[in-house]
Amino acid sequence: MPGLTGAMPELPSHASPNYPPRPSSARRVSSELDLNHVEAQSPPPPILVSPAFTPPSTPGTATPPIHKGIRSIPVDTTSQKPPKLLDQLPQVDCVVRARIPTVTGAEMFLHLYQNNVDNKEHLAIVFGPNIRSKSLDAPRPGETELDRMIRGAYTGRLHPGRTSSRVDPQSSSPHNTSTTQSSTAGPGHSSPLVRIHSECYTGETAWSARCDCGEQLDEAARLMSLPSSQDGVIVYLRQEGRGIGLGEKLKAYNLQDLGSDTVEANLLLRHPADARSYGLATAMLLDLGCGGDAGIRLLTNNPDKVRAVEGPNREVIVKERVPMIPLAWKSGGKRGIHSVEIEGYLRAKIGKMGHMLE
Ligand SMILES: Nc1nc2c(ncn2[C@@H]2O[C@H](COP(=O)(O)OP(=O)(O)OP(=O)(O)O)[C@@H](O)[C@H]2O)c(=O)[nH]1
Repeated sequence: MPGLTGAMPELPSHASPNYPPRPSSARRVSSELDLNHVEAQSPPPPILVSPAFTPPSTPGTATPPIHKGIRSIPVDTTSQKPPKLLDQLPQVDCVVRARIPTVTGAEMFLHLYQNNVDNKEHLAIVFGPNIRSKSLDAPRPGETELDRMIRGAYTGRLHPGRTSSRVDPQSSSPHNTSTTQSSTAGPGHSSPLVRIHSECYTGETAWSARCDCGEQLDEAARLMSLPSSQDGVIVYLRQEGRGIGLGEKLKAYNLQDLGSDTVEANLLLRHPADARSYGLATAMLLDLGCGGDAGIRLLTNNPDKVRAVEGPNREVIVKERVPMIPLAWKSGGKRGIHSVEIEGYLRAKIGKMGHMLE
């Protein structure tokens, strides 16, 4: 960000300066907009106060390995009332995939999807070698081997002079890709770790301490990059602002500064508290071979997301849930986000949206 270099200390890529905690700019005020006087006026419980602000940074660099293993909780949604979902999953098509080396040394494959319900570029960030997209690997009429490699439908690695998308002579274990084979991972494969992430420009790019979206994205990438991790997928859905879009989210922020909580602000703008859907995520996971009995381990605290991701006919099965604990809570306040705003944000998630964060 060249324009900012004069005003800020020199930054590592993707990182942001370590601002001191801001004064309580979002101090709650009495207002006719305040639909929740008691909660909004009372001080936040100490457990919600997170005393240090760590802005979003490059995946995998920000979060210390506090727990050695990944703690997960078994999930059984069969007895739950199914949420209202569309009868049919959308159609998705992975149009291109590319290798992304990251500054931590971990590599991931970014998959870009098109679909038949919106014209947004939803993404799947794939960690590990076993997960492949069926729609990407499927042959396209008339395409050459170079065409296939350019759109990422190759096995192994690309290198100068490579001519076949299916066989890499420089790879120690070259193998053919049968384009008709299932893309599910091989034997010994345990359920992949999955995060369904909704876009948050403010939290992931603009260093906002109003929410922990950037921290959650970093943490998901870190967990999927651990040497002990097998396969992982971050499905990155373009449903900014819980589906209301960035412009409306910014209006909601102004309402929050006027005293509303995150749910009230959405409602005052005549949006649902949460306008998101997860059919695209389900369809993308199926395309990536994450359907069926093997199930997935889902990184979330959001009870609605768990069942919604499974799809109308439980095409994807959430076997375990891995809680996303705010970094400030896990680290005893040494790391993580510190702001008055995030206290209100987490309080509304727990109190009003039923998030499973104790
Ligand atoms: N409308 C609105 N959206 C917000 C606000 N803060 C963050 N978001 C959006 O919320 C979405 C992230 O959702 P989260 O609630 O963190 O995640 P979740 O999917 O509900 O739950 P977890 O899986 O447990 O993290 C992103 O689309 C953000 O842009 C806000 O104050 N208002």
